[in-house]
Amino acid sequence: MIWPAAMNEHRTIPTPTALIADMGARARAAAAIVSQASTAAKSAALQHAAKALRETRDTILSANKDDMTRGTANGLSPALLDRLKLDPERIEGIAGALESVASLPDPVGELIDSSTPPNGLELSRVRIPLGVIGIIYESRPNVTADAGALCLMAGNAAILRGGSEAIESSRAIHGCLVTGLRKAGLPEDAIQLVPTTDREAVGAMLRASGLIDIIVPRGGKGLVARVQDEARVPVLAHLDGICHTYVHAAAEPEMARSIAVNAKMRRTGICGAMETLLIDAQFPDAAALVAALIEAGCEVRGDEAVQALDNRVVVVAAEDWDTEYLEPIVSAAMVEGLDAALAHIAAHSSGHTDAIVTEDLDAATRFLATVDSAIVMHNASSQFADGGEFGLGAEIGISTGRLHARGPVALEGLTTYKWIARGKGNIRP
Ligand SMILES: NC(=O)C1=CN([C@@H]2O[C@H](COP(=O)(O)OP(=O)(O)OC[C@H]3O[C@@H](n4cnc5c(N)ncnc54)[C@H](OP(=O)(O)O)[C@@H]3O)[C@@H](O)[C@H]2O)C=CC1
Ligand SMILES: N[C@@H](CCC(=O)OP(=O)(O)O)C(=O)O
Repeated sequence: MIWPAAMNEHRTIPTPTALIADMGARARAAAAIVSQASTAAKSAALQHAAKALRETRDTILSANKDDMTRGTANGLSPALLDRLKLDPERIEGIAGALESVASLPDPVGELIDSSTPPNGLELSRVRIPLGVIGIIYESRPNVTADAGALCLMAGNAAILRGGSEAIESSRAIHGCLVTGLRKAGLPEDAIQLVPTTDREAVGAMLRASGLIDIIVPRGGKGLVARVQDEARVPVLAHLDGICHTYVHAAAEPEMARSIAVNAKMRRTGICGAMETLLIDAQFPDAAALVAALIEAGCEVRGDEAVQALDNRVVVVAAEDWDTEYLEPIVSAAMVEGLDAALAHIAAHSSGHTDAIVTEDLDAATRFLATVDSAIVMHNASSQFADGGEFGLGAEIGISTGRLHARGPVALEGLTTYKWIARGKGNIRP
């Protein structure tokens, strides 16, 4: 267990459960203050944090170097090391994201709608923060800044549990967020970082009913299994991306090739990368589509019909249809028409992002209406699944659950609402 003493030198080391209880109580007190904080104060905290990031760039890079050295020694894959790595450009990107969140409209207090029913009450729905948000996320250091910033701007307190491989980088970035809070006169406990890599702290967060209002788990299969078993706190799932691209019979061949190659190969390690390609049996240019992926450096694992297109195609196994590779590997099946594609996606999609490529608007409309994923796309690469790309400033992640918020979650997704009823002495008959 890594337990940075500097973070808690005034405390005795408690059990993970006691640690989360203590952090939860402090977060609750901070949430009461930040829920009422002015837009100016929240923005100022993020502006100061961005400044601190730039001023302590070398310290952050040195912390990241420690994480990278440990990660390399522990045999992390190139994709994981790429997610973990910071450089001056990435730190500038993180600072820029803080500034862009700081400049977004404040969702807190926004009037959603209003009405006056026959009983004469003046009703309105007004946006309010969710409260205390616990985020469990992978070893990508920018998430510490993005998640902390989005939670704060939406008036919430955050308890951040980042991936263990990034602990030193996350600590350094979290230090900048705390500097920003302090300089803006907001409570430092509004954004806390779990100071241990002990996974029992994850369990304690999942069971922290009453202390944490909602948990955002952002990660893969191991995390999913634990969340499903143990969560006693409402969950806003941001889980794995088994994303499909269906190339319909009426797809424009060149567009289909460039979308498929981009969806798989632009960045293979992100959750919005295509993992399965479905090729309509009537699509006339299937061999060139498969060849384009192979020539871009992708291993294609295909069913018999796909194998017949190109002798470089590898035999697919049943488990491939449910595998998130996060590597330059794709599973590929030939399907007999739109209904077969819809059935495959319904059976194997993780509900993240699925796309159709076609010039047939009726087929596209049916696909978009039928596929039950957080994001459905027509003639576009699934790699666009991203809060920044959707104009939301940043994202806490892509929600793959069905309730509350779906797809890229940013400020609005981190709020709820309350009904306000104004009367003039109204009593119910
Ligand atoms: N939908 C979305 O928005 C996103 C989804 N993802 C998904 O994340 C995955 C890649 O990230 P990866 O690095 O594998 O993430 P992991 O799921 O391995 O880790 C994510 C976090 O969960 C913790 N965790 C994992 N398993 C357990 C467990 N059994 N008990 C307690 N804590 C656990 C990790 O802790 P520890 O450090 O101890 O391992 C880490 O903090 C992919 O599946 C990708 O699709 C990634 C980004 C965004
Ligand atoms: N939505 C983000 C990526 C989210 C994601 O998958 O993150 P990660 O798995 O940490 O690389 C993007 O498109 O850049």
